[in-house]
Parts: sequence; C-alpha cells; structure tokens
Amino acid sequence: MIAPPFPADEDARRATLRILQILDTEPDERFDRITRMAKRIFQVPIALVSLVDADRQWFKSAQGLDIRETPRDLSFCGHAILSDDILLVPDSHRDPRFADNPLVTGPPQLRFYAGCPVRSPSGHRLGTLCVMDRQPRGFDPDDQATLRDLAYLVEQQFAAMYAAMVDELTGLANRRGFESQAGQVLSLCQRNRWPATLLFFDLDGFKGVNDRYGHAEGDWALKAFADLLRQCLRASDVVARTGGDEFVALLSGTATAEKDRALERLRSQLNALNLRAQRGYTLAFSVGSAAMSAEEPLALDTLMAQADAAMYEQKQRRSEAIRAAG
Ligand SMILES: Nc1nc2c(ncn2[C@@H]2O[C@H](COP(=O)(O)OP(=O)(O)OP(=O)(O)O)[C@@H](O)[C@H]2O)c(=O)[nH]1
Repeated sequence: MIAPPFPADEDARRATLRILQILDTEPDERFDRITRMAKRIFQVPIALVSLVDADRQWFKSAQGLDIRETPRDLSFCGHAILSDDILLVPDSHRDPRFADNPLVTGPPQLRFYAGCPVRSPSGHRLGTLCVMDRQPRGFDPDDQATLRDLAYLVEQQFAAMYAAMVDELTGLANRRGFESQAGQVLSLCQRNRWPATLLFFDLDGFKGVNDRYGHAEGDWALKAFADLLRQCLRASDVVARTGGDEFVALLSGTATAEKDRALERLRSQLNALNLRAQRGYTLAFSVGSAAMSAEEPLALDTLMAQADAAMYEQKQRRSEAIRAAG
C-alpha cells in the first residue's frame, strides 16, 4: 500500500477547510442530494463527498457507508487530491497503491474507485466527490464527464459557503466567519483552561492612501497587510478583516510574551515591506489587545470591545505624538 503524500498547498488547503467550517458538521441535504444522484446515475453502492483533513478523510455526505471518516493514510481520496483530474482505479487488486489497503482487503472491500477533486473558490483541492464499487468496473469518458458535472455542483456549494465567511479582497475570514470560528476556538480554550489573546488592528492614515494614490492602491495595501498577518501569526490563529481597514486576530493558548513576539515580528516585517515596496507612503497600524487568562473565561464580544478600546487609545496617543512633533 502507498500512503498519499501531502500536496504542495497543504497548509493553505487546510486553512481553507477551517475557514469554511465544514468539518464535523451535521449532514446537509445540499450535499446529500448530490451523492444520492451519483449513486443512482452510476449504479454504485457507495458515493461520498470526502474532505481530506490533516490525518483523516471526513465524509460531509456518505451514501452506502456507515462510517464518517477513515485515516488519511488509507484514503483513495488523499491520492485523488494530488491532481486536477479524476482518479480512476478500475480494479484495486491490480493497483499497487491500493491492493493491500485494509479498506480493500477488509470491509468495505473496495474494488472500484472514481474520485473527482472538488476545489474551493481559492483553488485548493479540499476533497473529492467519489463513487465506489465492490467489484471491478469501467468508467468511460461520458461517465467521467458526468462525475465532473456533479463535482462542480459540490464546488458551487463550497462557493456559497465561502462567500458567506470570507473577505473577497484579502481571502481572510470576514466578520461573520471570524465570529463563528473565534467563538469555537474560545470555547475550546475555556474548556481546556488555555489563555487566549485578541488583537484588534486598524491601519493608520489609510484614508489618505486612498485619497492620494487611488482605491486600487488602497486595495493593494489591505492585501499586503493581510499577507503579513498570515505570515506572522500561526496557522492555528484565527485572522480576519472585519471592516474597511480593521483586522482582528484571536491567538489561542497565547500569553503576553508570545503575543508581544508576534507583534514584534509583524512590525519588523512591515518595516521591511515599506522599505522594499517604496509606494510613496508608509503603511502603519495601531493595535490593541485583550487577554483572557486560563482562570477567567471572557466572551468574544467582551474581548473585542476591550481590544478595540485599547487600539483606539493607542491611535489617539500616536496621533497626538505626531501632532506634537509636527
Ligand atoms: N481601497 C479600499 N479602501 C477601503 C475599503 N474599505 C474601506 N476603505 C476605506 O478605508 C478608509 C478607512 O477610514 P478610516 O479608518 O477613517 O481612515 P484612517 O485614515 O485610517 O483613519 P485613522 O484610523 O484615524 O488613522 C476609508 O477611506 C474607506 O473608504 C476597501 O475595500 N478598499
């Protein structure tokens, strides 16, 4: 058996799965309808929408299988997401990648597999729409075209979910996406008695960038800042653009010293960007933070309000200092 390797975009792919907040959710008729159609059209016992997570594949929709997940190492879909095309395994007994796979040699005794990768609007292959049989079979070009059409329906559902949760300009979570993801992360911190820190950022003098250099330049600056946040914070932190030039990040399991280090990294990378980019203006931000200790749980709203107030204070101090100097 050959376990599937990770694709090159693995981190971004998993971050997208997190933003969509689709893993471990309830069955959804929009996806179940598609797998029912696939099962009927191809006359197969099993049809799945499988999402490939860190170490498992999890089924958003499953027809003909009682389990909701299997280890990623054993998954056919882990192989299918390595390419844009359909992965076709007409007879698993004759394929060295799968011949001694426990899902082939034991239940559900998979013999035939056809899986079409399903992508997020940002282009990451999140999983597959796949059909399976317990006997070998063919899958002609017409079948393949039909499977691609059905996979496209799955992608449209992803697109609708994505639009509701993601800021189109920067690809970060939007306010709604943030509230929902951060709410879950905060509950996890509270259950495990981990500290958490919320950072509230607002760019300084951003209106001036738009006014002097145009809206397109303003968009460039927002995207550049979003990229820096992505680079300087951990993949497990929840980062969002919640308004015009406002960004927030929830750092989980993070105490003050780590938060300070993250902000130092951000400042130094922003300095480097300003020097490198030479756009005629200096991109700068004010930031406020609010901490939840392991002992005292706080609601997300409270953390947001505290961090916003701290940011505002810093902004006032900075503009007073600039006025005094000038
Ligand atoms: N380019 C661009 N500009 C935007 C977008 N959304 C909001 N803005 C602009 O962002 C600016 C935000 O305004 P403020 O926060 O008051 O401006 P500021 O100059 O940063 O003010 P301070 O925060 O006090 O430093 C406004 O000019 C908005 O028009 C966007 O998606 N793209």
